Parts: sequence; C-alpha cells; structure tokens
Amino acid sequence: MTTFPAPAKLNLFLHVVGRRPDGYHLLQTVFRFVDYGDSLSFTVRDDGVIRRVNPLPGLDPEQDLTVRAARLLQQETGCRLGADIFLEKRLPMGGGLGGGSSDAATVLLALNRLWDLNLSRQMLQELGLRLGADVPVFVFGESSFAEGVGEKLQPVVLPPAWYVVLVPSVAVSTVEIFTSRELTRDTKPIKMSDFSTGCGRNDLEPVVCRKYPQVAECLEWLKAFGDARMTGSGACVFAAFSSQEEANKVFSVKPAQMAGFVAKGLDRHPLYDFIS
Ligand SMILES: C[C@](O)(CO)[C@H](O)COP(=O)(O)OP(=O)(O)OC[C@H]1O[C@@H](n2ccc(N)nc2=O)[C@H](O)[C@@H]1O
Ligand SMILES: Nc1ncnc2c1ncn2[C@@H]1O[C@H](COP(=O)(O)OP(=O)(O)OP(=O)(O)O)[C@@H](O)[C@H]1O
Repeated sequence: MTTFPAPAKLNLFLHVVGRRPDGYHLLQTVFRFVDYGDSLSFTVRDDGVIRRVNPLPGLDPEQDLTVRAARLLQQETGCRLGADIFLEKRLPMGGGLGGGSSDAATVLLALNRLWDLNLSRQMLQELGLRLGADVPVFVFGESSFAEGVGEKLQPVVLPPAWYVVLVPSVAVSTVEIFTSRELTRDTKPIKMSDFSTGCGRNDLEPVVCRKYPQVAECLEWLKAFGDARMTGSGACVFAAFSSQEEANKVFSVKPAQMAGFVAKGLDRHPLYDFIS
C-alpha cells in the first residue's frame, strides 16, 4: 500500500466578477496550499474494480470524488487496472478548504503513476475540471492566481506564512452560497500584477456570515489578531502570521470550543514532482 498527501487550500482573497450563462461564477482568487490535509492510500488491483475501503459516513461511495476521479481516469485511458482506496479524512467537509477536490486530484496524480498512464499535467487538469472547479489547481501544483471558474491558472510567488485556521462547527453548501440572492457578482476585475498579500476580500463572506453566525463569531475573534478572512465558500476562516511562534501563540489563546489548526503555507503541492 502506498500513501499520498492531499493538502488543504486557502483562498487568500476571492472576488466574484461575473456569472456565466450556465450559472457558474467567474472568479478571481489566489490559491495557497498548506501543510495540513487528508491522506490517501492505494492498493492496485488487477481486476479493474475501484473500491472505497472506508466510505465516508453519509456519502454514497459512488458519489465520493475519489471514486469518481479513479473511474474517470479508467474511462479516458481504457486502463484495466483498479484500486482499493483508503482515505484518512482530516479536512472538514463543506469547510472551504477544498478537501474533496484535493482528494480527487491526489487520486488523479497517484493513479496516473501507479497505473503507469503517463498523462500530462494539462490532461489531468482537464479531467480534474470535469470533477469540480477546485480540482485543477491541485493538479497544477503551484500557488496560483486563478480566473475563469478557477481553472485559468498562473503561478504566483508568496511570502512565507503560517496560518491560524478556525473550523466552525457547520458545513456550508457551496451551491447554496453561489445561488444566494444577496451575493454580489460585480467586483471589478483586478490585474494579476495588482495583487499583493492582504489585498482584496472574500465576496462570499458576508453571505455566509449572515446565514451561519458561528462563522461570523470565529471571524470576529480572529480579527483581533490579524487580517482574518473566510476561505472559499466557508465555513473555515484564517489569518496569516509571519512566524510559526506568532501563529501558535494566537492559537493557544483561542476559546476551547473553537476548533482549528496551525499550518504552514506551501509554495508547491507535495506531489508536484510526480509529473515531469
Ligand atoms: C468557492 C471555491 O472553493 C473557491 O476556490 C470554488 O469555486 C468551489 O469549487 P468546487 O467546490 O470544486 O465547486 P464545484 O463542485 O465545481 O461546484 C459546486 C457548485 O458551486 C457553484 N459554483 C462553483 C464554482 C464556481 N466558480 N461558480 C459556481 O457557481 C455551482 O453552483 C456548482 O454547482
Ligand atoms: N472525498 C470527499 N471528501 C469530501 N467531500 C466529498 C468527497 N467526495 C465527495 N464529497 C462531497 O463534496 C462536498 C464538499 O466537500 P469538500 O470537503 O470538498 O468541501 P469544501 O472544502 O467546502 O470544498 P470547496 O472549497 O471546494 O468548496 C461534501 O459535502 C460531499 O458531499
């Protein structure tokens, strides 16, 4: 059995700049990976069966993004091999940390290698986009300025940072927030060259805070220590610090009922070198 990481992402800012005719939203965002996430283990099978060894409670294994990613790879390549997939879940579902998307990307990257398929990064990104808007960036593997629905990616260089991430005890549905009437969809697009750390905001944040007071409460607490933001469609919120000590210090004084973690910002996905 071989084990592979599936890191979380943070959206350092997230602007909704428009809407496509199919209802998907046009975004501008910066993605950063952190050294905290799920991990996946695979045993290759020669009978073609894809099996989730430890299904997530309440989620039909056929709907699990790991299984859907593996089947998509089989369909596209005609590969006759299968896999047992074991998922160690640490990332909260509906947390805005991209857990399901990262799991799917790790399946694409890992099985591309374990099944000896040699698909290019570009090809895997395209397959990823069919599974979800957040999947391509995990395959792309670098901190990115993203546009489109999140699939048009350009690498960015970010300063070292340690993040305090708070995990409110609610799962936020991404669809619910994007289809909400109060969401503003007309933020003026910025140029990538205008981006600097700390710029912008998360346009989904006011909508989520109104619907989920626990998110507002975590944000308010963290704002006393830094520029706190929500990631993705929530529920998690984060603030950046320039040293691990500072981040740990803030984390150590949080109220006991607030869950969370401290994580280091990464420049690259840990599986970046899987594709040449
Ligand atoms: C909010 C973010 O986390 C920011 O990184 C992502 O845009 C969400 O990406 P994701 O979870 O992979 O989302 P998907 O599974 O592709 O889409 C879930 C639902 O969210 C809405 N959605 C998602 C992405 C997007 N750019 N516009 C949307 O309107 C759509 O209603 C879609 O049916
Ligand atoms: N392997 C998986 N892990 C987590 N969720 C999964 C998985 N497969 C399918 N899902 C579905 O995807 C939904 C969103 O889960 P996810 O953990 O990706 O949320 P998220 O962090 O809010 O995502 P994003 O930031 O991409 O919006 C879950 O509620 C669940 O129904």
